[in-house]
Amino acid sequence: MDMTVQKAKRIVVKVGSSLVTNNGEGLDHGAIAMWAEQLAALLRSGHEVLMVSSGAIAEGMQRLGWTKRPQEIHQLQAAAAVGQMGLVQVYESCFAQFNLRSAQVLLTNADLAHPERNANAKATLDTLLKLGVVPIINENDTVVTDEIKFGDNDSLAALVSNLIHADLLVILTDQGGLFTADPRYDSSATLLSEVLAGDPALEKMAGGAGSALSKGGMLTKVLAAKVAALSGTDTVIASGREPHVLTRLLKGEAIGTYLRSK
Ligand SMILES: Nc1ncnc2c1ncn2[C@@H]1O[C@H](COP(=O)(O)OP(=O)(O)O)[C@@H](O)[C@H]1O
Ligand SMILES: N[C@@H](CCC(=O)OP(=O)(O)O)C(=O)O
Repeated sequence: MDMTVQKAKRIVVKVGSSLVTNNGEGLDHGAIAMWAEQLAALLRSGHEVLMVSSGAIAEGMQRLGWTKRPQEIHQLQAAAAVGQMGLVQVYESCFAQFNLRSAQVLLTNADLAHPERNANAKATLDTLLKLGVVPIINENDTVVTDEIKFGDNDSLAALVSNLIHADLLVILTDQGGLFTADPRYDSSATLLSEVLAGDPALEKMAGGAGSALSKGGMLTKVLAAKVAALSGTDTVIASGREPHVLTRLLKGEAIGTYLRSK
């Protein structure tokens, strides 16, 4: 993998619904604790880390006893509001185990498009990072509709990367990276190890979401890497289930797909 991954100081780590939840059985506390342990190690070695975490709707559905994802936007918004409570509780307790301080930040694309709100969000995140606190960011689902329909914390993670000029965006998901086709349906698909973010050929390879709880699939990740590249942010798409994935990546190990910004 390119040396620039190792040199990354400011890192945004995005974890998707399919990873944060345990096959419809609620939040995966063990996985969240594993990432917390790795983040603590990265902070100790001088990195600054922000997390963008999905999972509010999935956790809310669980808490409300809903087995099927509702169609109505206001029901999804209600589920997100219920589930966000559980999501931050688990992050807070797992992070505290490793003496990490965390902060909840809820944002929308529209906030980041508004100059004054954008400046406020940037100042808050910069301050949290200077304090050694890990911001845990999610979409403010109560006030958005399109993002819920298309499921797009991948795009939010890219916009946050632009906002704080991250060196690296790591998108953790339930597959090993970007394959030449969706590996769920095409057994001949092969993993791409390094590509140029924004290469239009990638969009043709990327398919839809992997579980009933998540939205967006690989296409939103490929598009997020293209947006992240606008601020010179490189992206890695990798499996969040790979042991020590974050610490190994930052030591320069080639894991997943590296989408270089230039
Ligand atoms: N070309 C591809 N390479 C890898 N995964 C793909 C590809 N096309 C579609 N997918 C699917 O995208 C899913 C990941 O997206 P998604 O389910 O939205 O996850 P997340 O919740 O992590 O955002 C994978 O489970 C995979 O089946
Ligand atoms: N804000 C939503 C995010 C939905 C979303 O983007 O999910 P995913 O495609 O799994 O990252 C939630 O927390 O459920």
